[in-house]
Amino acid sequence: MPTLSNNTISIPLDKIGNVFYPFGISFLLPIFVITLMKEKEERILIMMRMNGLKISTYYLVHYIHFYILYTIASLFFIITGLLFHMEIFTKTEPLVYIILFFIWGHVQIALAFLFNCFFNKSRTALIVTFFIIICSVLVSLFVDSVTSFYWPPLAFYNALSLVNTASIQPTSHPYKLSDLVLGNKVLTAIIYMIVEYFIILLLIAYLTKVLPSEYGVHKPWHYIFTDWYTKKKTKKMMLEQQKDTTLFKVEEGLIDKEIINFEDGDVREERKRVLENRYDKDSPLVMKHMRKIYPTGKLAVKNVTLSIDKNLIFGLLGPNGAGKSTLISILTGLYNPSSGNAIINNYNIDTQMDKVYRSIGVCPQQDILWSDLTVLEHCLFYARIKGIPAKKEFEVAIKALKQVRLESFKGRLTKGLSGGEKRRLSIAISLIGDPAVVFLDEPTTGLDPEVRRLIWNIVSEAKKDRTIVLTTHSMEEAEVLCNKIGIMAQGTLRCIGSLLRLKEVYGKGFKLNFICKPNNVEKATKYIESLLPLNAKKLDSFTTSVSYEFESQPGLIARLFKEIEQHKKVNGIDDWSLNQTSLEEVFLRIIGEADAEPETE
Ligand SMILES: Nc1ncnc2c1ncn2[C@@H]1O[C@H](COP(=O)(O)OP(=O)(O)OP(=O)(O)O)[C@@H](O)[C@H]1O
Repeated sequence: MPTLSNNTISIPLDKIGNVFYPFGISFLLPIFVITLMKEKEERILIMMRMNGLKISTYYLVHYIHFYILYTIASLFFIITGLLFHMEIFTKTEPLVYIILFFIWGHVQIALAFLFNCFFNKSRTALIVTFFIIICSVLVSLFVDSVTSFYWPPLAFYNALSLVNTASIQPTSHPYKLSDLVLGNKVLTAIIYMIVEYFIILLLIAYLTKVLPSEYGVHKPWHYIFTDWYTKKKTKKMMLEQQKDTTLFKVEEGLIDKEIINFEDGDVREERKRVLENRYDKDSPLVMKHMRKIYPTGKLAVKNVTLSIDKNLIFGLLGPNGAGKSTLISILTGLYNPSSGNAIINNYNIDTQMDKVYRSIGVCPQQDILWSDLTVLEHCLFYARIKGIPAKKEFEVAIKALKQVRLESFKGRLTKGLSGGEKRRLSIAISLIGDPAVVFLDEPTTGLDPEVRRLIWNIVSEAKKDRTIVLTTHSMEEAEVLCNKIGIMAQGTLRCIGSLLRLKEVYGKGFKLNFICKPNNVEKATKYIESLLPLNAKKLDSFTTSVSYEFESQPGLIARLFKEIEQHKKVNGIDDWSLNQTSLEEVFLRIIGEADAEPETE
């Protein structure tokens, strides 16, 4: 309690210490939390995972890093305390507070990982962590029962307070190691902290699996009891699928009739070719019966089977929610497939993921970069994660930068780069270590036309000796870059083939469009319809613009050009154009059909 003396309020030394020491030795906790949260928020962890960093390595490195920081801070705290003759340090036997600090360091880091499980925003996490520390310190001033030790900070703050008070009060003697015997409150607090530390670790292991996160799939809360059964069921299903390699069995048994009806002939032929092992043995990417059911019951990918050859860019197209990201997340190791398997660069994603990571490169949709690292440092970091030998790291990093024309930017911090330069750096990262398969997720979204073209050139050059899987919503980009295209809808591969093949199968030939004044529409429409084949289909009709789609006949195109050019004026046509069906129209047709189908779960 504060006491009045000489008209000033003097606060007892033990109270000052009991407030000051806990804060002093806890200030790193919010820093740990914010460090973890930032990496989660900026998706750096996902990027590192997709490049092969094991989650256990990530946690271990952070743990060691945090503990080193904590040790330095604690040493500074103790040395300052000794220099300023604070009784807790001068009178107490050093081993007592060293043991306390040693354990609190571990508990603090475990708490930081635990808090990290619950938050998605670093600001909220920071505020809540500060609030928790302040409340815990204040509560520890008034509550000192052993029951309060269930909350580890209260156990630590109370133990620290006991040691501090004992070193100051003349009625008690400063703590010695020999005082820590059973029944002693400081030892009780230490025991509580040790037990709680392990409980927190178990809780973290459980929560990281159960709580939803941006990557991976969260398991149901009861997974501890049911996981063995789910695993057994999946294994049995996979074994059955491996046995059934003929198309007949697959169609009859394992693949839903509806899925088969949903696919076109080329997709079925592709499945047959892959299942009968008739694909090119050099194909860096082969997948069989790839299927993903999320724990929510959503069937996101329904039995995709295909192989993609070397030296080409494969465009994976589809509307939002088609299952593209899910499929790519499986291939890049973020999710496990529910069934099916894939071979990347001759490595099995089920059993050889470490080698698969070294065979793939990933350029995610958003640039996931550290603003305080230079362009070169990024490449060196990912070269290290990819397991490039230390002697070759620099050479490999420079090679990747040269490929994206960023060599002269190597010393620049990424926070000073333009959007296009950041994109190129992300592509450089995906090319590090010459991966056999590179996944590019919407590489030019939001960029100006000039930079897009530069990136198209880079991507085109990069396909040499490897496969590039590109997802994009830009049909222009797909037309320019992709040698082969697969369109997904509702989790199924709907069609597959070269651009020409898709236009041949799904394009309805040609599109004619004319523009005229509103009072000429009737006359112009009559005239144009007299020239087109009878089965021409009117697509749009606005006040001043009308368009038709029709299949060509021998000599028709040349005849149309000659006829319309000569007589357009007298028929009231101001302007007109004739185009071949675009990929966009093919896409819309396929997606239109797909959306009309009932969704199968
Ligand atoms: N973690 C998840 N848990 C449950 N359902 C999910 C999860 N992730 C995706 N889905 C669902 O799976 C389906 C396929 O989603 P996915 O993200 O793979 O589609 P997409 O084709 O990549 O779409 P976009 O082009 O918008 O990225 C969607 O219906 C989506 O809501």
